[in-house]
Amino acid sequence: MGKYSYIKEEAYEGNLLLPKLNLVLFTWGNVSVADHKEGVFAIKPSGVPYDKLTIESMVIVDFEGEVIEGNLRPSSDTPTHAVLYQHWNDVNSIVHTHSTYATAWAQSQLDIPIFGTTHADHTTSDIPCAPPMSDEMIKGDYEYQTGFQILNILKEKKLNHKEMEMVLVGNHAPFTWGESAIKAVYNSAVLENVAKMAYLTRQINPKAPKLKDALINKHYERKHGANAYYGQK
Ligand SMILES: O=C(CO)[C@@H](O)[C@@H](O)COP(=O)(O)O
Repeated sequence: MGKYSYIKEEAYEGNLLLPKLNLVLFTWGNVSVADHKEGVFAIKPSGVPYDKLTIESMVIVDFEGEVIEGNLRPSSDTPTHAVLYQHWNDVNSIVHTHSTYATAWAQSQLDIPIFGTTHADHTTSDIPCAPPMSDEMIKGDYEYQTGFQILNILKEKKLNHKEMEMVLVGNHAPFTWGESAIKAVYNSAVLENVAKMAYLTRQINPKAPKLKDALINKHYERKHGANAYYGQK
């Protein structure tokens, strides 16, 4: 099945999880998996429905977005994935969806406020929304610029991509990442649920306060801290 079958398989399995978890409709998303030593990643072919995907149909591209192996055109978002892999050698998988609630926050051009412990179990900050792209960016290499929008908003908010594994792109939709396809897809599912809860919180109480620092730290640390005690040893 070719030199890169291990990343093709992981990318294929990751893509199939998107419709299973109700994170996409039709062809509205993509998962990629990278091998940094080889300088390549496997990504979904563009516009192919999830039930028509096969392991062999995954496209192998390099970190410049050039096709190395595969007969189909890679995802239209390939340059965004490529920019992120170029900058983050400790990220092995990237996911893009148009999941409803996360996309609604992105379209509203708002960060998702940290309202509750579900959010704090995963990250200690509001989930950032990058500003919409300028006309120049849209006319130029739009999908590459989307990658830079993600990098820039993390820098602006002083967030490290290991502590914040999800970003909304204003006017567009969410991107998440992780050390594996399972983790990156998990992050997309967490983001969608946190986005839904935040939306409903605002509906019920437009003045709902954000979570206080003590509770943010408590919940984050008990799952991820040096003395974490959530779950089993
Ligand atoms: O953002 C969009 C469309 O607006 C794309 O990410 C989405 O449709 C998925 O495209 P691909 O099938 O991966 O090319």
